[in-house]
Parts: sequence; structure tokens; C-alpha cells
Amino acid sequence: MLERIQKANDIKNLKKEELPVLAEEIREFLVETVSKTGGHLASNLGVIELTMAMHLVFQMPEDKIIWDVGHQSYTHKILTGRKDGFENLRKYGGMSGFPKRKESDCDAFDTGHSSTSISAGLGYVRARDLKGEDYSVISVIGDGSMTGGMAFEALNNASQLNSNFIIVLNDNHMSISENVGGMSRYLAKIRTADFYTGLKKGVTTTLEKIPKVGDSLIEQIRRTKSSIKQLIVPGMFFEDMGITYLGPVKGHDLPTLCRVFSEARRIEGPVLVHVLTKKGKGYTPAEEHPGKFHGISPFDIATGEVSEKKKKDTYTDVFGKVMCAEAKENPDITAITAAMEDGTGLSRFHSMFPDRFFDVGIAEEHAVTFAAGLAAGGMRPVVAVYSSFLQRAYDQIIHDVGLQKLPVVFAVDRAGLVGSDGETHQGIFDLSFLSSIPNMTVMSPKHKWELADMLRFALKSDGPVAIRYPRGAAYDQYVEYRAPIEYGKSEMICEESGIALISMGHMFEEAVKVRKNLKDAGYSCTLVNGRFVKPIDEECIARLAKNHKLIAVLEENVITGGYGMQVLECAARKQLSCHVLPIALPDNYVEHGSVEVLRKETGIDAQSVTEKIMETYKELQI
Ligand SMILES: Cc1ncc(C[n+]2csc(CCOP(=O)(O)OP(=O)(O)O)c2C)c(N)n1
Ligand SMILES: CC(=O)[C@@H](O)[C@H](O)COP(=O)(O)O
Ligand SMILES: [Mg+2]
Repeated sequence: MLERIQKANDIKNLKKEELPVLAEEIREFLVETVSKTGGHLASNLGVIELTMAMHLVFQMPEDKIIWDVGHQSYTHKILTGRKDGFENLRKYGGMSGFPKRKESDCDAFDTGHSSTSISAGLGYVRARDLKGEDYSVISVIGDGSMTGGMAFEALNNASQLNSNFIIVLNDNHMSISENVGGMSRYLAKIRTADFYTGLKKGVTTTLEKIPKVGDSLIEQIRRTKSSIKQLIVPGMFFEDMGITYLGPVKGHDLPTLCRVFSEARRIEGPVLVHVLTKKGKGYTPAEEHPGKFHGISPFDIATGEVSEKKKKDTYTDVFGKVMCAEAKENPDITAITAAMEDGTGLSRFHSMFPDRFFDVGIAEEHAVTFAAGLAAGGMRPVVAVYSSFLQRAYDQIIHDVGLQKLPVVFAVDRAGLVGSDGETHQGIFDLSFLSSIPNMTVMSPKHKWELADMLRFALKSDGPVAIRYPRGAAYDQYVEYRAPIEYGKSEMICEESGIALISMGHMFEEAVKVRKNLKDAGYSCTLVNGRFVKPIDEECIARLAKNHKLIAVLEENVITGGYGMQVLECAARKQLSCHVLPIALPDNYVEHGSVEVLRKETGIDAQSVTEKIMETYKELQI
């Protein structure tokens, strides 16, 4: 069947009885390909029938499907003629793991971060109506993503609509880990089919028993689905907001899904279709461990074991360990995550200090202001968050933390290039956006021991501190270079003259290679570990300017507003007679691919950096 899907809408040519076969073939195909490339498997296995149903009922690309997060769009990609792209899924130049408008006209909106789909969908609806056009808009949002503030803001706004807008709530009872909070509990209540049917039966049976109420009322209640639900589900959140609620619908039952979607598109106004799916459906290891298979590296299909075992501690591991050690000593330390407990290394902290661990759901904005409140109340909150997701909470950092100089620690994980997740997830803006905030201290460690030292330093600070570190294995060389952390001070690694190279954070590993290349080519080279982006070590820069012609600054952040630009500004302001060469990522989004390839492509790998430095230095000699 898969071979018959060459382009969008081809699915409509399949016979009814061929559709379950197609679903199984897609399932096998996804397990097979993701086992080789890695990717977001569990969520995708859960939405195969749901996606097929939408493609059967709606017309692509005229109708618009907007995927929340977009990590579950693999079947959509297959059904829109992109099956061959899976060979190079998430590889440089290959197909993205997320929807991309530039990849297909069937991808209506680019995503990667959560809880945006209802807002974007509503925008489409308003545009459609204003232009007098006629197409369906379907936003597909998971139960985890429904915990995000934007989703609620958009629902609130959507409730005013008079025209059709379909919101599909894909409820698999999971975020990456266990979903949390009141909305999750509420959905669980609606979800329990037994509860629903049981009570429905219970209500009618009870009514039947009441004399004089008679059959007509029972019949009326039977017919008025929403009234029954009003009786059964207290509050009926969506209906009360003015959003028609359809469901719960069995999410792996294709005919039912098609029927419900056909009904949903006839409703005038916003309608929420509550679909119950199973994360990892059809592949036992993923069904049993949906968290592990949420985003997975290449694995063995028979055992479900990841092919390449981790050999070294990651920065995330180091952070998690130090957090536990410090929290044992200091009862004020609290940890906050926005639905990324495992990814940020807080699982052990959670089990050791359950009262001091807070998973707030996918709600970075709230996480930051919540931390500000904790700090104001005398606690030592640590917000562990991926760099790109922290972008969400910019005003909260400025308005709620920075302004009051509250001692909140930001453990900014996945900083720099993250690799295969691509544009939406690269953590390449944090040095720029954090270091422009007054009262903020921003640092980045060169190796695993320095991360531990920085975290301990931050936990004693009297104001907000951000420590940024990357995804993956922590650098474990240069162990003897561990000068105590001094506020605003860089660390001299080796001092020579002529060329000075200041590296920021994990780019130290690359800087060591650059220095070796330069030395091999006959140049002398001073190497400095920058440590603090804010406050910048002006004294060190001034000292370097005295006996170096060139100061090269290396960082894995966009050039605009980054560390190098700040060194340049310092040199200009102090009128230092030295050339500053910032080497950073271009003022652009960086697509998916391995970090190694991306560094080469963007010119921040050791070889390109060496060449840039030699070229500039030669020019300065003339
Ligand atoms: C702003 C933001 N924070 C965190 C994430 C990381 N993240 C990706 S998917 C996900 C869970 C989403 O759960 P749900 O919407 O229920 O989808 P499911 O994976 O269950 O299909 C999280 C936390 C993100 N993509 N965006
Ligand atoms: C879709 C999403 O946002 C997450 O699943 C993300 O891909 C996790 O990234 P890590 O693999 O770096 O934890
Ligand atoms: Mg979910």
C-alpha cells in the first residue's frame, strides 16, 4: 500500500479494506527507519490512524493541518509524498523531523516548540474569513502541549469565533514523561470511558427510577450529548468556554475518526475533538517505555536497546549529580523543570527530594516567575531548561527576576548547536539575550569540573545567574585547569604573545585544537577560557591587548550581541590597540544535522577557525 502513496491525497484512492494494511505498513516503516536514523518514534506511532483519518477527510494542501510541536508529523510526511526523505531524516541537507513550509506546501506552519498550534490555527481561520476563502483549519495538539499557557490564551481567544475551526486534542496521557497538573487530571476524568459510559448509564437508570420523570426526559438527555456530559463531567471546561466538544474518540479506530472529522467540519464555530491514542502504539518496547522512545537514537528493533551506548558523562549528568549533592547540604535548594525532567537531568533529584522538585508542565514562562516567587520567599530555585525553550520566558527573566535581582539560577542546557532537531532547537541565542539583562550573571564552563564549580558558585550568588552548557558528552581533559571561580574573571590557560584566543564555554575543546594547529604552523598563541560573558573580564582584555596583535574570540552563539561582539565593544570603548576577531555563528537560523557537520558549515570548527585566524593575522602583519 505504501508504494501507492506517492503524493498528497493518494490515500483517498485506497479501498476501505486496504486502509488498515496501510496503517500497519506505516507502523513497520517508521520503526524500521527510525531504528536507523533516530527520531521521535513513540508519538508518531500513536498518531498513524489519526493522521490517516485527517488525510482521508480533508484535502491537502488546501486544508491546513497545524501540528503542535511537530515531532509527530512523520505519517503526515509519508502521506504527502515524502517517504523517501526518511532515509536522511534529521541529517544535514536531509528531511527535517518537524513540519517545514519550505519542505512541502502541505506543511501549513513551522513548529518545534510546543503550544503554538491553536494560536497559529486561529490566525489562519481569521485570515481565511477576512479574505472570504473556504478551507478547513485543523490544529493538532497533544495533552502535554495543552499544559502550555499559549494554548489556553488561544482557546480563550478562539471561543469568540463564529466560523469553523477544528482543534484536535491528541490525548495519549503522556508528555515526554508523565503529564502533570490539573488539565491532565481533568482530561483523565473525561478519558475514562468506563466512567463516562458507567455514569451515563447510571444517570439514565436513576432517572428511570424517578416516578413521573418519564421516558421523554431520558430520551432528551440521551439525544443531547452535551447535556449528558454536563451532568457527567463537572464544569465541562471546553463547552462552557463556548467550544463544542466532540469525544472522547478512540484514536486508533479509523472509521470512527473519519466520521467525527466529517461531523466536526460542519460545525459553525470552534470545535475540539478529543482523541484518545496510545503513545508507541504497535511496537511493544515503545508502548512500555514511551519516555525512552519519545526521542530516541538508533536502536535495535528486536530488543529496543539503543545501538551506541553512552560512554561518558554528559553535562546534563554532571548538573544532575551536583544538584543532588548540593541539595543534601542546603534545604533551600529547589529544582524546577518545564516538562523536561529527564532531559535536564533532574530525575534523581526528583526521587531524592520530591518536595523540592517542581515539574510545572510545558510552561517556561510560568516556571521562571514561579522561581522568582520561590526566591523572594527565601528559597534557592534552579530553573533547569533548554536554551531554546528559555526564549519563551524572556520578559519573565527581565521583569520578574532581573529587576528584583532575585537569586534564581538558570541551568541552561542544550546551549549551542544541538544537532538533529535543527532550527527550532539550536540554543544559539542565549548569550545574546541573557547578557543584555541588567543584574544577570552569565557564565559557561569549559569542562565538566568547571560546570560543577560554576553551579556551586551560582548557588551562593546574591542575584540571578545563568550557566549555559551544551547537549552531549562533557569535556574531560584539562582537569588540572580548575582555578577557583572568581566573579567576572576569565581563566588564563597558557600565555604567549602575538595571537590570543579567548574561547567561551564548551568551545574550549575546539579552541585547544585551534591552538595546536597554530603552534604546528609556527605561531605562538595565548589561550584564555573566557568563563564570564557577563560581566565581561575587561581587565583581561586590556592586558591581552598589550602584547597581542590579534584577539580572536570563539563561541557557539550567533554573532549578533554575542560574546565576541562584547569583547569588540570593550576594545573599542577602551581604545585598545589590538584587532578583535569575533568567530561565532552567522546571524541566521541553523538547520538540522550533526553538530560536527554544522560547525564546519558555519565556520566554527577547528580547521575553519585556524584558517580565519591565520588569514587575519597575516593581514595585520602587512
Ligand atoms: C516550549 C517547549 N518546551 C518543551 C518542549 C519539549 N517537548 C517536546 S514534545 C514534549 C511533550 C509533548 O507532549 P504532547 O503534546 O502530549 O505530545 P506527545 O509527545 O505525547 O505526542 C515536550 C515537553 C518543546 N518542544 N517546546
Ligand atoms: C520535540 C522536542 O522538543 C524534544 O523531544 C526534543 O527533541 C528533545 O531533545 P533532546 O533529545 O536534546 O532531549
Ligand atoms: Mg501526549
